[in-house]
Amino acid sequence: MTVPTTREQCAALDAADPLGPLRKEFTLPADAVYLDGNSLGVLPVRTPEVVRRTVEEEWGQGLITSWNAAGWTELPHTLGDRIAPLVGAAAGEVLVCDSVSVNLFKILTAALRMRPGRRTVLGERDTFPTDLYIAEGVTGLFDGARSVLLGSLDELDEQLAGGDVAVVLLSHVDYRTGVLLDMAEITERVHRAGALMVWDLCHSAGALPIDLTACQVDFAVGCTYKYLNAGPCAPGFLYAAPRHHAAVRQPLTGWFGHAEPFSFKPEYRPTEGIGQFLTSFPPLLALAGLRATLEIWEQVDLAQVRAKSLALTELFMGRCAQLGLEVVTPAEPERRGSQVALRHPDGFPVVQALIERGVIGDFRAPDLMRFGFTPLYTSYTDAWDAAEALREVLASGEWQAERFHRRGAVT
Ligand SMILES: Cc1ncc(COP(=O)(O)O)c(C=O)c1O
Ligand SMILES: Nc1c(O)cccc1C(=O)C[C@H](N)C(=O)O
Repeated sequence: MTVPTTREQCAALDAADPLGPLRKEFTLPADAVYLDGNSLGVLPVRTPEVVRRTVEEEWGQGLITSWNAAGWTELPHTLGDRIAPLVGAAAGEVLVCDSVSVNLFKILTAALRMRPGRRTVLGERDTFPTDLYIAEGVTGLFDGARSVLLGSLDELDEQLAGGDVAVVLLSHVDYRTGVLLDMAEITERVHRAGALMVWDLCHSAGALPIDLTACQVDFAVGCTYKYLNAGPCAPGFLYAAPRHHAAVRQPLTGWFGHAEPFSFKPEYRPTEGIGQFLTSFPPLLALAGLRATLEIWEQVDLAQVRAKSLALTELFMGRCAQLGLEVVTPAEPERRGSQVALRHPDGFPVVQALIERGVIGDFRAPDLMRFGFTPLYTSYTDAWDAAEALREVLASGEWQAERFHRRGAVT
């Protein structure tokens, strides 16, 4: 697709966009361009009704009978099965539960147990910090274990050659720069060295096609509140390759991972399959948001999502480069996720000034302005208008106003 050079051309692309009709499925903020769906996705129009039904009918009327009658008991599995096609997995391989951090704790601990002769967890220094904090917490529980942080992936082979790496944990798309890693190639390299591979899919699930099966990935985690639009703090998901189901043992052995939770036996006996990763039951009302949004995802062709995502990011990056901004996100499509990072020493106040103009992105320290492109509801004219607003903010110098320098607890 040739990159549009006028707003009219963007409007023409919107009119012809095969994903265009899905935009009406979402409640978008009035008079704003929302480019932060890579942090918190928007509200699907159908979600309030699904939440209402869950609260008033299933809880209010059905009460405890809803565990069986409304299928509550099976939700971590049935919702996992519905996420599976989005990540290239089969039914029975994905489970919805807990947060990404907690799921990582379970998986990294299980992975270290699966490689008893090896004690190193390898990650990248610039990964989203909770992943590193969890790796540190996990290695602290094993004698002689340590987490080693790569300054760059160029150091991966050297570390693997040492023969002590039990597990490698990487983000498929970097939360700051938007760099997309080659899942197949890296997983193969890690396997050749005898280690296990865990991918964090937070910034790729729902943003691009993923094929965990073809890449022979061992384990993966992801969240549902970004591109998948399940709602603030909605539960995460985890994937475990079926070849590991028999041997794997996760440490948070709560009653819902038991083979017979309602037998109330004093000894723990894990259920078979992916269900053994359950600890307790995920917050039922938060699952309602996921139930609702997955109805939309079932209509989506991820190849169309990827094509539009690349076109939107290319358009926005090109316009921003013309403003003289440093574009940190790679130009090569195969190395780019669905977000754009721009470096600016005063990125924080610039983003606040943009937000006041109705373009909502965010800032990640030390100097990156970050804009997420979510093809189900971001249009070509949105991308065009956002770049125009950025041009005006920079040209006017309005970002220098004192009010744009005040920071809240959450950025
Ligand atoms: C890459 C990545 N991993 C993990 C998390 C944390 O997830 P959770 O809050 O569900 O533990 C986030 C963002 O919240 C993230 O961007
Ligand atoms: N999960 C978040 C939250 O509860 C509050 C604020 C931000 C978040 C995020 O998801 C941040 C996100 N992982 C990031 O890429 O920066």
